[in-house]
Amino acid sequence: MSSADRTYDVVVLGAGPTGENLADVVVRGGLSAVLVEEHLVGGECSYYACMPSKALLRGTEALAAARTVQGAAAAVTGEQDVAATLARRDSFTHDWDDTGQVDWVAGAGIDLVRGTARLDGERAVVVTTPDGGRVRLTARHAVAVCTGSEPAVPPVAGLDGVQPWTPREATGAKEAPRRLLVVGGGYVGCELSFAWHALGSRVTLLQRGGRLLPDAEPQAGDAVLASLRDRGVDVRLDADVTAARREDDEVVLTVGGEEVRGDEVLVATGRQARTTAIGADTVGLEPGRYLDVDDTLRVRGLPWLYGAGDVNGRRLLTHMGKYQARQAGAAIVARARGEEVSGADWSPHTATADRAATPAVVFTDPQVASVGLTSAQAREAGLPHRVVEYPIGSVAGAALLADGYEGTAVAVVDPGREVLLGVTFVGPAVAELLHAATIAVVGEVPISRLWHAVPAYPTVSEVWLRLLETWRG
Ligand SMILES: Cc1cc2nc3c(=O)[nH]c(=O)nc-3n(C[C@H](O)[C@H](O)[C@H](O)COP(=O)(O)OP(=O)(O)OC[C@H]3O[C@@H](n4cnc5c(N)ncnc54)[C@H](O)[C@@H]3O)c2cc1C
Ligand SMILES: NC(=O)c1ccc[n+]([C@@H]2O[C@H](COP(=O)([O-])OP(=O)(O)OC[C@H]3O[C@@H](n4cnc5c(N)ncnc54)[C@H](O)[C@@H]3O)[C@@H](O)[C@H]2O)c1
Repeated sequence: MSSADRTYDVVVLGAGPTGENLADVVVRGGLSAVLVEEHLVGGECSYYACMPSKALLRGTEALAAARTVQGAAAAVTGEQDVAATLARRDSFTHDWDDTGQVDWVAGAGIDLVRGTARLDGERAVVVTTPDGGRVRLTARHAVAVCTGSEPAVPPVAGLDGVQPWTPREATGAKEAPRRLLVVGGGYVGCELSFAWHALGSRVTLLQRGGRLLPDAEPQAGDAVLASLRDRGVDVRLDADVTAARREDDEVVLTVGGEEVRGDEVLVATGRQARTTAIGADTVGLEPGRYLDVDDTLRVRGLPWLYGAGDVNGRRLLTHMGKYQARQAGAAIVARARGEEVSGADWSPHTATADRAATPAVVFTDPQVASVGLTSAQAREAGLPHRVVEYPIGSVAGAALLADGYEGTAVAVVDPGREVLLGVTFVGPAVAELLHAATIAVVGEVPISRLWHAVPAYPTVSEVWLRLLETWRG
């Protein structure tokens, strides 16, 4: 049993991608920092989310790419090796061993305490260590909560009792279930339906509303729906799951009065803040809620407390958590030095891109790559805007990339300032087009200047030129 009291400049709860980066930034800024982690250093992303899910999908994507090029397709005579795909997934998660990341933390000059952290009043954190010991950590300057999110399971009668898969089981499974039911047609539901279908499962995807990926431009959900159905995935829209039970080895869901059967069910209906057991009540916060933070990621009303990454509910994406970590870390260092911190948009201390320019890629086939506002979001915000659309398959680079390439580019333009508010690409291999769009949105690059950003011929990026021509009319 260990028992100790220690003081650091900054105490960070949770060593996911956000916590690791925040600790790194403050240490580089000359402060001391300790990270507290109750499970694996590296968090959800490394072991149960981004990395394993993309490793599951990549082999299928590579095969599909070869099959769409006449001549090359003839060389693809076999099927995807499922065991090798799962083994490659395991190598990306390092067999769920975090030694490499622990070494990185030590090399970065950050202390690590293993255990479960709870806030214990102002600037104080108590850690229960795996051996049942207790470590009390006091922060001179800031406590940063980076404890992430966890699956939100809908209140469907009997669902808990069937022991549904969460994304953790669905990214870590050792074999494909014969029949997989997926509840939820957002990021996780769509990506993992593609993955497990390709690896041998018969997949039924149940989405509550009338569209897949409802937060994206409608072209995205329509294209992903068509592709899933083409492959033989049974996608049911407006599917209201009202009850669940197990019958022997089967899961039985009641959907609109009908029964749907499978061997496993993945629930992918969104996330909730991991703040239930962090001692939120000891500092006047409500447990279970996302932390309400300002643009410097500081919890409103508590000047010593920060919340970055999934835990604040602003953007549930690894790269945005890491971005918030950089901005919050810079704000913590500046405040510790007594320097002024600017809350203005695009300052070194604010996470303005959360609101104005969040990039995201859904790794389905077709991929969906987007940044900034969709047309619906611009409309809801009451912003003047014009939507410009172009079929990506019409550019030479896309036709060369894949026979019969199909895709769509959608740009949302502010007609007064003539700058881009948002861009969405839907199509094979569009993920790598995204950063150019992100730069254009963040930089508010005028359309008159974008004409000088000449895409190389013959690349898919030529779609930029076509979007400009369509805008000009
Ligand atoms: C299936 C799936 C696929 C995804 N794919 C992508 C993708 O391709 N790209 C992308 O950008 N995003 C993706 N995401 C989202 C991404 O995983 C999250 O946005 C990201 O992990 C958030 O990082 P975080 O550091 O804020 O939280 P987390 O990664 O959840 O890390 C939080 C850490 O805090 C620890 N912790 C929690 N409570 C305590 C406590 N009380 N004491 C000590 N430690 C604690 C946890 O053990 C964990 O290690 C995906 C999500 C899912 C579910
Ligand atoms: N490639 C990536 O970057 C990536 C991949 C996976 C996850 N993520 C992140 O993780 C977050 C969580 O992903 P997610 O897919 O769990 O959430 P999500 O919010 O993306 O999608 C949840 C979907 O479930 C549907 N739904 C909700 N309740 C339902 C019910 N009772 N029955 C049927 N459908 C229901 C919703 O309409 C919604 O479309 C994402 O928002 C994203 O930020 C990112």
